[in-house]
Amino acid sequence: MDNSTTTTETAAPTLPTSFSDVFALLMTFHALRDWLKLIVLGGALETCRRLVFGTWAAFISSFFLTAHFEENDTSYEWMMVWLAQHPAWQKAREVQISTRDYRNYDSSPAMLEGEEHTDSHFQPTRKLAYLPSFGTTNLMYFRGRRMTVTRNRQYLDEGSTHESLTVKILTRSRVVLNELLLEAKRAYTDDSKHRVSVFVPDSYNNWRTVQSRPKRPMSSIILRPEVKNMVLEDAREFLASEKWYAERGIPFRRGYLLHGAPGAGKTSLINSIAGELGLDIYVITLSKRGLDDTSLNALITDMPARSIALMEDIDAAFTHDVQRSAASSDNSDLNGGGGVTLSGLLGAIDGVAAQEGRLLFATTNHVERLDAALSRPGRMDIHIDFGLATKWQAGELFKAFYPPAAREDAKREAADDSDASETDTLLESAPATPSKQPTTLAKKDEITNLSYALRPPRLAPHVLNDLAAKFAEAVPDQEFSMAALQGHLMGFKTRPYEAVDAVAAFVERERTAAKRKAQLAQEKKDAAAAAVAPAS
Ligand SMILES: Nc1ncnc2c1ncn2[C@@H]1O[C@H](COP(=O)(O)OP(=O)(O)OP(=O)(O)O)[C@@H](O)[C@H]1O
Repeated sequence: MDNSTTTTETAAPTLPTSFSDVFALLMTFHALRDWLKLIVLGGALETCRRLVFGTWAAFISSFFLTAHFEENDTSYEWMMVWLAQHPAWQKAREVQISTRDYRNYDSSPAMLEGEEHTDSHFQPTRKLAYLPSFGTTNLMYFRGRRMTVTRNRQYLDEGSTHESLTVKILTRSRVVLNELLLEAKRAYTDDSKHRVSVFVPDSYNNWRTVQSRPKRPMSSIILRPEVKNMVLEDAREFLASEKWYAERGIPFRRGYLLHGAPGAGKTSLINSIAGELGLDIYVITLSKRGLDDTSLNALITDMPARSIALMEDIDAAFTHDVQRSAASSDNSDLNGGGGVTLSGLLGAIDGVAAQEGRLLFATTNHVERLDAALSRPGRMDIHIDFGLATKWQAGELFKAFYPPAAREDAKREAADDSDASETDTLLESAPATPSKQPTTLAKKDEITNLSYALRPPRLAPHVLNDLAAKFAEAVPDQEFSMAALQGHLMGFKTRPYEAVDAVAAFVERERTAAKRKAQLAQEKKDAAAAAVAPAS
């Protein structure tokens, strides 16, 4: 017997040492193998699906033209006005209803289709506006072409939002897009024919429309005709002479400095000029928090050509005490809290980046405080001094306030009232003494306030002239602002006789108030001086 023992050696399991060993090991598990097959197959299928869909989308979009419109661009405004007028929204199933006109054109309440108005004195003309709602894609047709409109709103920091529009038109031709833009611009222009748009910078210093004001007729600005016509004609001529400027190498810009008493019509004149020349107004407040030289420069560069830059109360930001310095941080305390330096402003007005073809209007109540560099020709080419109201202005303001009605208008109104004889009496023989308001009006006044407010007397021109002369006689020359006189007349919107009657009391009251104010100012000054004296 062989004592030798036979040992059966069982190999100890060895751990896989390479990736292929691991893979081979895993492959021994059937389920895992099947899973892996599934993953590979699924991945391949998904890739194929994406490829097909991507190619399909690219194929489809090759037939479309896509245009993006961003809120801070004027083209966005064109499109929104055009869309608001488009009949497609009347049928759309998801729309944004706006009771305001898209650009705040009209402050009267909106009227629904089929709604009847109960108040015969108050006839709103504005309809409800239907706009694309946010986040939806709307289908419509432009010149027979399929078109989709998507309006998006993005929420930014500080709670502000940014809107955009994406328009896709089934065409490969740029001509169609151009036609759409032309039509939208035309809609916008027609819509704003009687309006002046006012833009201000938002918190990110991007221009935004804030208001669309009705145009103010030049005739309503009471200034010596030669002054107001000179400014208007100068601005008109400037806009028409781009070539002249280019040939002489003179920068195509014009600046106007309107200075003088507060409430004398500086801002009103600028609004009227903007309306007359069809220009938009871009308001720059130099002392605005967050505005520095760089953002001011960017704002002026971003202004469209042929527009008005309006800098009101320019003295509030800069006085001749301020040193010209490029370092805004050094100056920020001196220039009214804003970060704009005088040199920054000068650079923005006429530096390389300054916009060509723009009219700059600056207003101030203290022209003597302005740095000479700011008001020199080339920056402020025309200076206009606005004084306190002259007697002539007082009389003209009165006439503008109670315009005489044309005889035919008065007759038509009289027929409507079936009371023609009363109106005729009014026109022919209005009372000679201011204290007697015509009785027909007095009666109407008693009936309802509304009819009272809407029925100013229709005075014959010679009666109106007499009253205006009496009013002007009672107002001292160059003592009160036009705004103050207007304030007085506002208290007598439909009562010209009483307005004349009460003007003497108004003058007395204003004088007493002015005296009191001067007294208080003096007392304050004395108190300040007394406080300084012991200390020094
Ligand atoms: N010359 C004027 N003709 C007609 N209305 C005037 C005139 N001046 C002032 N007003 C009236 O007074 C009000 C204030 O006018 P406006 O704001 O234009 O004055 P301003 O000179 O710009 O004043 P401020 O310097 O205080 O800004 C307006 O409602 C305007 O209708």
